[in-house]
Amino acid sequence: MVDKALGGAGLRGQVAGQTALCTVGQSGSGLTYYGYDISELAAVAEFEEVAYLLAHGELPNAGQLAEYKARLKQLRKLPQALKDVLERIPASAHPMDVMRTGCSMLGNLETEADFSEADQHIERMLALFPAIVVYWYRFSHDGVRVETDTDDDSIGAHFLHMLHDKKPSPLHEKVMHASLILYAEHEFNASTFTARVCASTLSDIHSCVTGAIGSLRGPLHGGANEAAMELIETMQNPDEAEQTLLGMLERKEKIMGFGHAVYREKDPRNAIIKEWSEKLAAEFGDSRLYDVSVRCEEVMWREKKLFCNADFFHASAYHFMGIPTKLFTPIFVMSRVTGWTAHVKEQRANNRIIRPSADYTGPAPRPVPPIAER
Ligand SMILES: CC(=O)SCCNC(=O)CCNC(=O)[C@H](O)C(C)(C)COP(=O)(O)OP(=O)(O)OC[C@H]1O[C@@H](n2cnc3c(N)ncnc32)[C@H](O)[C@@H]1OP(=O)(O)O
Ligand SMILES: O=C([O-])CC(=O)C(=O)O
Repeated sequence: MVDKALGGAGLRGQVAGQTALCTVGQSGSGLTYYGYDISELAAVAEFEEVAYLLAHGELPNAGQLAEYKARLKQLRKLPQALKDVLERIPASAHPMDVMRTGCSMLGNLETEADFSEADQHIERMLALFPAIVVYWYRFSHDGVRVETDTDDDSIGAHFLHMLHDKKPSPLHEKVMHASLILYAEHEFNASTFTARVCASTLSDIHSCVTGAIGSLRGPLHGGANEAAMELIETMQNPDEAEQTLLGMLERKEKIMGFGHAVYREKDPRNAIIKEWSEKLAAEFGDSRLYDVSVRCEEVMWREKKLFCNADFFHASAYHFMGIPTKLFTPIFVMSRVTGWTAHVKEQRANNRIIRPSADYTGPAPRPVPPIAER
């Protein structure tokens, strides 16, 4: 059924399948993973607990979590052939393209020969994605072949450690847990739907994830966190932010990090990452980016009833942790790979090839004219 208020374009409001993984905006604003509220998960859980939940349908107990984390730690070493490929990608490349190539190359080296192997490939991607992007980044930007085999307890700490050559503070590790939890899963968003369409052809897991990375890259989806950063860093103070936004709205420009295809009043992830951004701003000694971001939020709501989505305050939060802007969306990949792959398994378990129809708008049937008469 097409939701008339939302309109049919972009399949908006149309049910395109079933999922047990996640609800988005069912009570107008909420988000749950396997029935657990995102706010509760982000407050009390580690990202690895959520990754396990999405992979197995239940939260791990202490023993299961310890085993899972130990397994992931052992999978952090990059194969030499993948390092060789990463070293050939220029510094000017976009890190999302590096992720896409890295995932695809991994699929050549460690191909999923049978769907029964899915879990082992999923764990490998989860363990290896931080290494893929940071190895390339440090090699192409700093000339350093970074050691990816760290003993960090979590994926977030592992990423920051490789990036900064030192273990992160407990605050930064905690923020990474929260951020990765918030980004992990979101029902039939564009990148997940890409993965499911690919899975529905009975393709391999690396193809599904490679395609999903390409969909996430765009500024209307995951790329919005980078675009938001590029916007707020031009603003010197809240008043300037207000003037800039009013001008953009007047010119009918899109403001990245605002609005959502499903939520109507708020994105429940925003309040959580906003709070962490405020804490990080205090630690960083920032008196500009956080205040500018808050003013943007006020102006957009006042003028257009548009609210910050998950991406907007992620921009300042990541910036305060010393993460280069172009690595923002790859962090989304490191997290969302859990949701994508859970959907791939769900699709495979009850599959029919996804093949919708189109309303034809082209010319009426006509004969092919001889080439000399065209
Ligand atoms: C983690 C994520 O992927 S969250 C999404 C990240 N993406 C962004 O932040 C990009 C900016 N936002 C957008 O482009 C959109 O809000 C989307 C892509 C997220 C959702 O798109 P839609 O479902 O088509 O939006 P929706 O139907 O609510 O749009 C309603 C109106 O608000 C406008 N609008 C929506 N978002 C914005 C925005 N960020 N800035 C300015 N205007 C906007 C639309 O242009 C539309 O106007 P119109 O009716 O005159 O054409
Ligand atoms: O659901 C969507 O359309 C986009 C989104 O917020 C996400 O993928 O996290």
